[in-house]
Amino acid sequence: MDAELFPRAPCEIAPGAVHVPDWLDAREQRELLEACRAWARPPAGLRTVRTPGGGAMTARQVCLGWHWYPYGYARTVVDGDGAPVKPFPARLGELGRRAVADAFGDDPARGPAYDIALVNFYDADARMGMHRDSDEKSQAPVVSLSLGDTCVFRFGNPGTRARPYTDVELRSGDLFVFGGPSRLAYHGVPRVHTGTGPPELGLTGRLNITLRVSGR
Ligand SMILES: O=C(O)CCC(=O)C(=O)O
Ligand SMILES: [Fe+2]
Repeated sequence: MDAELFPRAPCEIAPGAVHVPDWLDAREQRELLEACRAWARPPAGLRTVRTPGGGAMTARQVCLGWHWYPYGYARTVVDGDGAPVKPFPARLGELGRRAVADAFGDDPARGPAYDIALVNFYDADARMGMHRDSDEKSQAPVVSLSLGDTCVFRFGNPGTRARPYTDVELRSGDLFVFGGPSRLAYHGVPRVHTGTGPPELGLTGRLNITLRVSGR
């Protein structure tokens, strides 16, 4: 990573929304990337998500634990190959609890029981429009982990897709957690900066993993 003039410090972007730079070390990033590569393989692998309006999301996605489709959750890939969704690994649950504890200063042992992971892969042209993560029945915070290319992550408010919002640079290894009053805030990825990931990671593009609690 480039030497920083000023180290990036953890920052509360909105009430209940915290950015923790450089949360994953290089080894953890490599291990997560390897795992993502395995999860992306069929059956129930990486797919293009089609929206009911006839559009397609530009980020491709694979789910663990519960399969997300527009707009709900299922145990099989109802909008793809129909295969059972891959299981949610216990170590992602531990990672999620540790993330919330580090972001909010809570006790990890009492953290939420994560049971969903959505892995999004962004190539150079991929984006994600402003949306809310509102298909989960639980209000537990969403934990977001980024690998590879740096992106602009736009984090807004629960009421509207428009301002006020804050543009945050998410880099490889960064953690972002949003819960409480920001749990249903609109957010999106207007831009990925191609070729900005750590060369030693060996990833072309960007991966984002969000951990969620289904509440089911
Ligand atoms: O890629 C990101 O940083 C955000 C992903 C996201 O908002 C989602 O999966 O719902
Ligand atoms: Fe989201």
